[in-house]
Amino acid sequence: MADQLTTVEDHLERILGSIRPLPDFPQPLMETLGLAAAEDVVAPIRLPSFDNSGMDGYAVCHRDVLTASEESPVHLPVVGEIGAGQAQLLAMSPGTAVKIMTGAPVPAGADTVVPYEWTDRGVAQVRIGRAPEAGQHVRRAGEDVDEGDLLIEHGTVLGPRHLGLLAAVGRATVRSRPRPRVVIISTGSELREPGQSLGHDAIYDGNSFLLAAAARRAGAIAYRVGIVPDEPRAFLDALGDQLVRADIVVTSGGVSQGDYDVVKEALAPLGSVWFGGVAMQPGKPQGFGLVGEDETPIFTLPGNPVSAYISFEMFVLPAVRKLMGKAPYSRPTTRARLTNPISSPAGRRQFVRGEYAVDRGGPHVVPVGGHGSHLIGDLASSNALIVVPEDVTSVSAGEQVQVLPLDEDF
Ligand SMILES: Nc1nc2c(c(=O)[nH]1)N[C@H]1C(S)=C(S)[C@@H](COP(=O)(O)OP(=O)(O)OC[C@H]3O[C@@H](n4cnc5c(N)ncnc54)[C@H](O)[C@@H]3O)O[C@H]1N2
Ligand code: MOO
Repeated sequence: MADQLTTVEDHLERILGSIRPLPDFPQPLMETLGLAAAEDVVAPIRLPSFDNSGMDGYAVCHRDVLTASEESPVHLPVVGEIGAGQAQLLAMSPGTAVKIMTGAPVPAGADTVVPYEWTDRGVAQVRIGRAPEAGQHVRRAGEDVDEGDLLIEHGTVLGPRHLGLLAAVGRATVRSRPRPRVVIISTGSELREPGQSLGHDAIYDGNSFLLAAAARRAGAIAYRVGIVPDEPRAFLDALGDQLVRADIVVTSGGVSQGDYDVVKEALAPLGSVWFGGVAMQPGKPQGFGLVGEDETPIFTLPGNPVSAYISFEMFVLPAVRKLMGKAPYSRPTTRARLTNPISSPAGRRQFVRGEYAVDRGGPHVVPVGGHGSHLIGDLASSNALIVVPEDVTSVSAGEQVQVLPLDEDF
């Protein structure tokens, strides 16, 4: 009997339809690196917040030094000194100079700063040998940011420059959604932890590392749970223990047609998790639903490593981003010239591993390795997926194809 396959779009729509962004709250700045701002941030103060010196030198009245030149220098008495953070001297009279350091407030009465290099660096009296322009080296209050300016728009993904600006205007926190907690459970009695010895029929659990790393890369907090054997009771116990700390659960393995498909066997009776086939390759067997009192979203990904990873990229990543309020939810695609021909099954969207690069001939993509969804070596040496639509069964070298770069921030 032919499989009734769901389209990739319908499955993604089913998932995103049941994901609500996490509630936002004020978080300390350093916690928000890479998170989306959940508020419009308006400047509470001006920047600079007071007129200050842009140079180490002397604060003067411009009209006192208008005529200064090497041949005919101006001499002014030095009546004080202001370092950054020392604002004792708030005003000065015409006909005098005040020694001033970079960043220190320009005293009332002064309107220009003469840099040391144009003077004899005098202590009691200063000799000024060049005429500055009016206002030279005075950094005006508000010239950078005015009070009330919109600094950061709701939804902006916060990077180092945004955090620097927020701190500079005195914000200690910014509203954002927390990092989602993603619990990853690998199922399979054949699995062993890396570092343990392998029997003749065992394999190492690569998937939980692959998925936990992908979740962390997406901005989530990833909890990698130890291996769960192919026993429904053990799986449900592990799941029950984990739900308390999960915003999302991701499982690997046990969802196809085997006799020991533990995830399907354990969850199907609940009735709240959909299991079926999605018209894609790799990654056909999928499951998604809500479990536990808090109706926690659960993704049951296929166990083949490449299938698990591509399923994460197509379905889990958009959900993580929606929880975080980060748009767009899905990775942007681009187009590139295919260097070698590829074939693809009819009726399924194929994701072919590829090496994407841009050179003088423009963007191109080289298919990497075979189609097998166990080929994790090929997966690691690729940096992109070539997307072959459902109705296309072959693509020739030189044709333009849709490409999904996997390592780019968005
Ligand atoms: N009769 C059918 N058999 C299979 C079908 C099908 O439609 N009919 N679909 C195939 C496809 S496509 C996939 S994908 C896999 C999915 O299988 P499961 O999700 O049930 O995964 P398992 O059977 O547990 O494992 C599959 C494969 O992956 C290895 N594996 C599992 N977990 C890990 C892990 N944590 N780290 C590394 N490798 C892992 C496992 O040893 C198997 O080799 O089903 C096909 N079969
Ligand atoms: O869909 Mo499976 O994921 O082709 O190997």
